[in-house]
Amino acid sequence: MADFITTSQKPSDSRGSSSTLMTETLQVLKEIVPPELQNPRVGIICGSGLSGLAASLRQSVLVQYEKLPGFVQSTVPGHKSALAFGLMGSGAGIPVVAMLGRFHPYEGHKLSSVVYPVRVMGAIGVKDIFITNAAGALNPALAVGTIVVVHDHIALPNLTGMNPLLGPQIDPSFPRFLPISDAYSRSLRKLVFHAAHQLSMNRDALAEGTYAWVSGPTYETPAEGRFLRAAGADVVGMSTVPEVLAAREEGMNVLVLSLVTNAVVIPASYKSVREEVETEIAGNLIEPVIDEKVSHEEVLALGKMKGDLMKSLVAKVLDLLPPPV
Ligand SMILES: O=P(O)(O)O[C@H]1O[C@H](CO)[C@@H](O)[C@H]1O
Ligand code: HPA
Repeated sequence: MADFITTSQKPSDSRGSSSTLMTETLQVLKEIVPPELQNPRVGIICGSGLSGLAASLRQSVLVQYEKLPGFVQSTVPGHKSALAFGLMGSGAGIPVVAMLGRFHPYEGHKLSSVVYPVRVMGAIGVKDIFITNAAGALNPALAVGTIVVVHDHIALPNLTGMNPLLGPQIDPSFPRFLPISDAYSRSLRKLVFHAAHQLSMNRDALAEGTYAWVSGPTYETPAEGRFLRAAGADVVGMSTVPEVLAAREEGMNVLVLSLVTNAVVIPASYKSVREEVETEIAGNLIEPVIDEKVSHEEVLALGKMKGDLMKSLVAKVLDLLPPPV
């Protein structure tokens, strides 16, 4: 599934961004999107259940992924398969492009396909990318419904050979060894907290944290959850990091907002079977073990519940963006 490069792959197709493919994609966009919306400043990626983020776009134009060379289809419930171009924010608004549905490696998509829309955003001039996702809480202090401003990540897949930047460089001007210690823009993160203040958001509704990327599609075992927590992660999800890496390579400023949809590490959730049996043998009452299982339906329901808050926050951050230089 990972894009391991074989010697039979040509540099141009190893990461799905050959210049001919990009030219074809850009040509289709040029034919469908009105000129005033063709070069958006901001790109938005809508996470699971968060496609409603784009509902407030004005003068919006939808481009179905099936029309776009290089785009695959989103197969996950809660993800659509279209790009939305339009204006967002107050006043005249800022031109944005939103992905109403992202691609995940667990769907069977190559990493090059997963990040191709980010490459397209780079090619049409996106400067700031706002990436949203649904995530499970590893940090017990994070309540379901909290929005986490991501300031760092742990990506076990990256460390073990599943990195979207593996392979020949698609642009010789890109650095071969991309530093990502500052991947998450400090100034954009600060804008989110300013935006939350202006919206009078409850202090607990917004937090900062580290995102752990896992491949999925299985959710974590309790031990995996504890492992990721011990490694320093606050939330976990199956997306985002490949997009962040491609966006950084394209020179974009990156903001990531994770909506906590469920808890992964539940304090004191472990119950010893030996103790339970010993309690039974002693004739004492045993407390029932509550088997809490996360489901994608729960994830989507939370997205629906908190979608408006995420939308207001993103729109306010757009309003606070400094004028382009
Ligand atoms: O990261 P997004 O796309 O928001 O979705 C999250 O929700 C799905 C699991 O419920 C996984 O795809 C996980 O990554
Ligand atoms: N684990 C991984 N991905 C997720 C989760 C989770 O608990 N919740 C939403 N996306």
